[in-house]
Amino acid sequence: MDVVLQAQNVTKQFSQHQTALDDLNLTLHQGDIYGLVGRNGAGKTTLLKTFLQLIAPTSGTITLFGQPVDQAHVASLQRVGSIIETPSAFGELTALQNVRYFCLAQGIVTPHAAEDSLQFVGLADTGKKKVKHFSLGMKQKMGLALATLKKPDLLLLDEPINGLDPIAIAEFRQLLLKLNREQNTTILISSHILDELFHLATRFGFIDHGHMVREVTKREFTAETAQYIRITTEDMPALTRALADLHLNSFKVISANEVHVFNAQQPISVINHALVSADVPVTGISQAGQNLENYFKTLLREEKKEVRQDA
Ligand SMILES: Nc1ncnc2c1ncn2[C@@H]1O[C@H](COP(=O)(O)OP(=O)(O)OP(=O)(O)O)[C@@H](O)[C@H]1O
Repeated sequence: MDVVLQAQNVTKQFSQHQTALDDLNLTLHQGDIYGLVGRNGAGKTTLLKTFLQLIAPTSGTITLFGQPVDQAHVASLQRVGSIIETPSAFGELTALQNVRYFCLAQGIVTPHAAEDSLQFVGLADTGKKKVKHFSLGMKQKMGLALATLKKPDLLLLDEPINGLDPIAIAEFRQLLLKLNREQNTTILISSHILDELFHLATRFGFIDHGHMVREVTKREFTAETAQYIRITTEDMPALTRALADLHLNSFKVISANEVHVFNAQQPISVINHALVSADVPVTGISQAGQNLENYFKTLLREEKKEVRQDA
């Protein structure tokens, strides 16, 4: 898979006591929707700013489309759209006036580019309403229309769904999926709320104190956070036979008396009843598995433990 962006050992020190990025590595592949997850102050905005050359890293390298990101190589930035902090639309102008202005400023002469971009984000019918009177969801869509005017290959979005209501989040998510699928746009989106990124991202990077704690694919992440039914028994052969008879074939034997059953369609009470009817001596049965926020908290605890052991 082609690498679109790579950060290697990136450190940013604002002062002797303020290290915002700490030896951070990140790899973004063509077609990814990369969810960058980190608590407030973890370094997400600073990292995105280094990608856009708004901030120079203290050390480390960043390559974008195979080119180093530094003052001598700014051409690759032409292929990047972004929303960092607040979108850049003018509040006193309408949506159409805004996109027309930015088309002019960016030298975009494609016929209907302004109208098409508003159509795409669902703001084509906002008429004379000034952007300052838009809802937060509409403002974020406006930001997306402006960020995608040039049809960028890569889109960097810093907490774009912060503060949006669930319907606006769902709409914004659909727009990003559409961009990714129809225009093959690679997307990096940051948030401090993992649940919001879970349904969207294909790859995740968890950062804490400016350091990349872990990068995982959606598949790995789903496997690690999978819900399962934990069953304990005094007769393992009888239990595994009964599970096979119930067509519960996706299970893992954890120890001589414990099994985890995945992808069970039946409720736990029905499974328990069936096992007891089959004379399996069940000593315990319960729902288990990690929720997303716990997964993140556990990662951070493990990271802290490792740091202590290294010290
Ligand atoms: N210009 C600056 N000068 C000094 N310190 C800064 C500067 N910009 C950011 N920082 C510090 O660097 C750290 C990382 O900040 P950053 O804004 O990148 O985090 P974040 O993950 O985006 O947080 P949030 O979710 O709150 O936006 C913070 O401790 C912040 O106070």
